[in-house]
Amino acid sequence: MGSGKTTIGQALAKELSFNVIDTDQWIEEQEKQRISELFQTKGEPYFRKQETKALETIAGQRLIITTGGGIVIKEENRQLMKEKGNIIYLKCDIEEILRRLQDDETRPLLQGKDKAKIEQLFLARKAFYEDADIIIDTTGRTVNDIINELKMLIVQ
Ligand SMILES: Nc1ncnc2c1ncn2[C@@H]1O[C@H](COP(=O)(O)OP(=O)(O)OP(=O)(O)O)[C@@H](O)[C@H]1O
Ligand SMILES: O=C(O)C1=C[C@@H](O)[C@@H](O)[C@H](O)C1
Ligand SMILES: [Mg+2]
Repeated sequence: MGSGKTTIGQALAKELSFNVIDTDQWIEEQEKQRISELFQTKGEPYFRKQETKALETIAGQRLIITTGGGIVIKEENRQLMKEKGNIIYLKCDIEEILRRLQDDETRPLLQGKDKAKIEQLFLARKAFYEDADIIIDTTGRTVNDIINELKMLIVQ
């Protein structure tokens, strides 16, 4: 969460003239609810199922998909991403993530959590993130700088 997937995906798609779809936004449109509300009304397991549905439905050519930070939790999602695309892990130090998201109330799994709890969440997912095809550290870097690196790595 907060590593910049949505931000970078939007900017990169514009640069490369790719379409971009964000799974969080796709789910919000399908469900006509904000993610934070959806967690309250239908719960996290329901949200995770919708992430699978998003991957099954939207993957295609010349498309950037930006996901939620927890999409890797489900084995099925990891498989789908591997089968259908090239996976880029945008990595970021916890301190910077906390700074970026300090006033943000849209991520239910961060609400009321301290640094140790967020670190725990990250550690439980770390191995899945690191299984990506490309890993880019975004800590202390501008969006432009990250996009320029990604542009060189993406085969068009
Ligand atoms: N390289 C960067 N430097 C500084 N701030 C950034 C950078 N990338 C993103 N941000 C800021 O961090 C916040 C979170 O970014 P963003 O929503 O793109 O993260 P995300 O990875 O999509 O998170 P989530 O997993 O919750 O969807 C935003 O306010 C965004 O403007
Ligand atoms: O890391 C996570 O589990 C999440 C990240 C967000 O993008 C949203 O998908 C949701 O808030 C859950
Ligand atoms: Mg996002």
